[in-house]
Amino acid sequence: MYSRSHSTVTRQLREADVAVVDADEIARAVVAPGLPAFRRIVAAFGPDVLAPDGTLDRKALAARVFADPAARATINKATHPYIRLEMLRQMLSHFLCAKRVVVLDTPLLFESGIANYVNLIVVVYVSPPVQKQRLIARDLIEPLAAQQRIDSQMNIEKKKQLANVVIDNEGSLADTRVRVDLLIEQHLSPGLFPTAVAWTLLFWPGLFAYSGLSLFKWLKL
Ligand SMILES: CC(C)(COP(=O)(O)OP(=O)(O)OC[C@H]1O[C@@H](n2cnc3c(N)ncnc32)[C@H](O)[C@@H]1O)[C@@H](O)C(=O)NCCC(=O)NCCS
Ligand SMILES: Nc1ncnc2c1ncn2[C@@H]1O[C@H](COP(=O)(O)OP(=O)(O)OP(=O)(O)O)[C@@H](O)[C@H]1O
Repeated sequence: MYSRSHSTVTRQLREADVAVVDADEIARAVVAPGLPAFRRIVAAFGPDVLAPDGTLDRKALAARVFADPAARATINKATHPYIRLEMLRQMLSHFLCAKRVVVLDTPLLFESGIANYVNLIVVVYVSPPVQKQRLIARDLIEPLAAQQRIDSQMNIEKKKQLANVVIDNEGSLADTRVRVDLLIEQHLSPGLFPTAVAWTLLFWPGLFAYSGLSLFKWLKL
């Protein structure tokens, strides 16, 4: 979701040593020149979406993707399989590092169906007018472009209804920080490490899956 300050929340979680898998970060990494998602995007959108240095011209791509649902479906198809694989790989990596709680920071949690596989859904909430105003101020874009970006995702009020925990970010960043501290204390504390038996049962399949996905990534399939 745009401009709810999830980046700020993610930073705070990482500072508190909570394992975070950041979908936006991964989405940027999987479209590096030469990678399969990059090739698919160029094949679908043509060379107009390339910057002079051969990387994606994200601004040009954003202008097309957020104005047109068909173009958005195309970029989703080109990138989402690779984003999901890398998210899975990172989750397994955290798991193998004995992290019991992993936070998936993804703007498309409900739209992509990932919500069905998580234990707790946290939504960082700001009302639509505040969201739009912050987006315009941060990205220096026109109100129409800001609205198109917001409309490309599920309505925030609906997301709020579907959440188990809502972090209200209408107030100051300091207020939000306090709410995130509470979230960590109440829901994200590592707790007890799994028993040795559980760990043995879980470790080997996890290691095999992680190795397979790493090989997949390494071979750039
Ligand atoms: C269209 C692109 C090039 C625009 O890049 P830009 O640097 O301007 O934005 P950035 O990647 O930082 O995304 C900012 C926000 O846009 C929203 N957003 C991005 N892609 C999408 C999408 N396909 N559908 C809905 N919202 C999206 C998210 O809220 C995200 O947090 C880029 O967002 C992209 O490659 N999107 C497709 C991959 C994707 O779905 N990413 C979302 C996370 S999985
Ligand atoms: N509580 C707040 N008070 C004032 N400004 C805020 C607050 N929270 C976020 N902002 C501002 O809103 C903008 C969006 O925040 P941020 O970039 O962290 O959001 P984001 O959810 O990561 O956005 P996006 O998904 O669009 O990348 C930033 O300019 C940030 O400084």
